[in-house]
Amino acid sequence: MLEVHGLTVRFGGITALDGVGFSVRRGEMTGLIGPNGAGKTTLFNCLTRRYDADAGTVRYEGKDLLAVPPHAIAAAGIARTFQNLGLFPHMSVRDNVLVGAHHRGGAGFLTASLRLPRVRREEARLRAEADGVLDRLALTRVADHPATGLPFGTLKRVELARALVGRPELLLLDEPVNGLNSAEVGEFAGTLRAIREEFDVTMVVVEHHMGFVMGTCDRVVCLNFGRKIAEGPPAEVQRDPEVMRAYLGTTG
Ligand SMILES: Nc1ncnc2c1ncn2[C@@H]1O[C@H](COP(=O)(O)OP(=O)(O)OP(=O)(O)O)[C@@H](O)[C@H]1O
Repeated sequence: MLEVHGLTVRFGGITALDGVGFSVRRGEMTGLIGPNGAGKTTLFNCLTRRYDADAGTVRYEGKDLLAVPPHAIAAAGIARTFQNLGLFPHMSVRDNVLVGAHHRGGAGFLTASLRLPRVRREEARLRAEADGVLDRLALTRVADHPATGLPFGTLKRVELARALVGRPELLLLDEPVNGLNSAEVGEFAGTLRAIREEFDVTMVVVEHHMGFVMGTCDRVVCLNFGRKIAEGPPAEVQRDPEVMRAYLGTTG
């Protein structure tokens, strides 16, 4: 589904990604790990076209992803969640989730402003879909509540709901369990595994929580200083001497 080759991104003197290559198969959950500053977020920002690559190629379902303009990423089937939650605090949970479906409405500015019957039907359809996703993620009770003031674990599910309502084929999750307590981590991991089947979605997950990565991902890619240093099944990557050195910060 995704083939990354020689991806390089520089910021002035810093090479945030240095010739990174890996591939993701449809239906897999791939973990992307590495110490702080390894380049994980930069990689996500390339895949969603927020950052331009200085070199390399990314093929997504056989197409050149780097040629897709940023505004067309959602329609291409790619969604993401954010490390620090990208929600609108004063909007209701339902409206936050509906933002994720914006590219699925066919109405233009004029037809939407005139609220023609077709537009109203379309809005009703997307609302019903959003309500289905809210229900699936146990968010119905808070659907009309503003995002602000809700517990962090709930907001993580709202972010996931917003990404899912866009019907993505590839979902990029940036630290989905960061800030959750250990019971919540286990619960969220179970939810993600189930969602992957139910929504037929391929996932790439940036995460520092090793228990989550090792227990939930099918494959793991490890970056360090912008380079890929290991790739493979979780247990293998965890034992890799270079990965251990990268995390322990030793040279021996
Ligand atoms: N917009 C930017 N401008 C300048 N430097 C940047 C920018 N974005 C990232 N960097 C630098 O690129 C390198 C990789 O950063 P990145 O945020 O991708 O790492 P990360 O693996 O996501 O780290 P963390 O786990 O802390 O989120 C770092 O040295 C960072 O300072």
